[in-house]
Amino acid sequence: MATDEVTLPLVDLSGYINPQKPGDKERVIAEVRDACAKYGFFQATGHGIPLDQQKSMLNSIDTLFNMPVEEKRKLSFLKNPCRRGYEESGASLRDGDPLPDSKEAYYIGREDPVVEHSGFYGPNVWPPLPEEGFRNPVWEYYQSTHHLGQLIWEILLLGLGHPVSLMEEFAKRPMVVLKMIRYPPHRSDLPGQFGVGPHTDFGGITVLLQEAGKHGLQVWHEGLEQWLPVKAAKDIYIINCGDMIGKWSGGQYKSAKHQVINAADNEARLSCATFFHGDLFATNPLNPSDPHRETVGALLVKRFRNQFSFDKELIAAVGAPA
Ligand SMILES: O=C(O)CCC(=O)C(=O)O
Ligand SMILES: [Fe+2]
Repeated sequence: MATDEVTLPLVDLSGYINPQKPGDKERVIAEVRDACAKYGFFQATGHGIPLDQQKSMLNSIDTLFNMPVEEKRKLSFLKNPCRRGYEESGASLRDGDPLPDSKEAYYIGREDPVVEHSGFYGPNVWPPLPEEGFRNPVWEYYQSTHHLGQLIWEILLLGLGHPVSLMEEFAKRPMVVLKMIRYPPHRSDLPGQFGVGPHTDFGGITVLLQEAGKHGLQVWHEGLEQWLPVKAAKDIYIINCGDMIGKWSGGQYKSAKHQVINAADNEARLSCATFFHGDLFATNPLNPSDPHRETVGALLVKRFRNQFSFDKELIAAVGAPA
């Protein structure tokens, strides 16, 4: 079978968000469960995020990355205690990749007034752009995708027969990170350069907005042993599970490998990923009797400790190895 005949399942979430008849919610729960079990990914309509919010978000991303590079560098996430702000093109290189990713990114997270827990909680870095053209739409969008990410977690719990009440602990002060991304045109003269090289997302749920028509995302299909191109279509979100979900569900949900090679001819590609991980101190809601009691914070520390330093108290509090 050619890969262009295989597409990710399309789930209409409105049956869960706003059920019209008996069985609507259950159908969505089953469709999400099956898609995440088979692919680790699905496409979503009926997600409840207004088109004008999506458009404003993409405009904000465009405005942000069009700032002069010297201005963007002043906002470097490497200088910020909460890892918020700007990541330059070429700053991320995975082990084994010949060249670093070509993408540039900008991180926004929880807006907590003071830096706590090694900067997992704390204030954002807002670029010097007009509030109405940047901060307001970005924050509105953050809240909408925060809500959608939480809803998907809820559906995943129900899919494994657990009650949604588990979300109270899990989503108390959840780590939710929004990543704005711009990919430059792909350079065929640089073999081995990706927009984002092959990876799995390390955490919980990813809610991805792509600029319509700017294709480039590819998902690894285990059965076919091939990369599956994913279309960037208007008003369709891509949802996927990260390693935390793969591990905590005992493999019932997959964390699938994916990559981005900008397919737009001589044009940049914009996207925005919101990662919903969960409360730093929360443990596995996908298996409440999991004896390991591993926390979200322990997984985050493990993922980022090579890049950033964390205080000992936090490491002990989340139960990460010293
Ligand atoms: O931009 C995309 O389409 C995907 C981005 C992605 O996989 C990531 O940031 O983890
Ligand atoms: Fe990813």
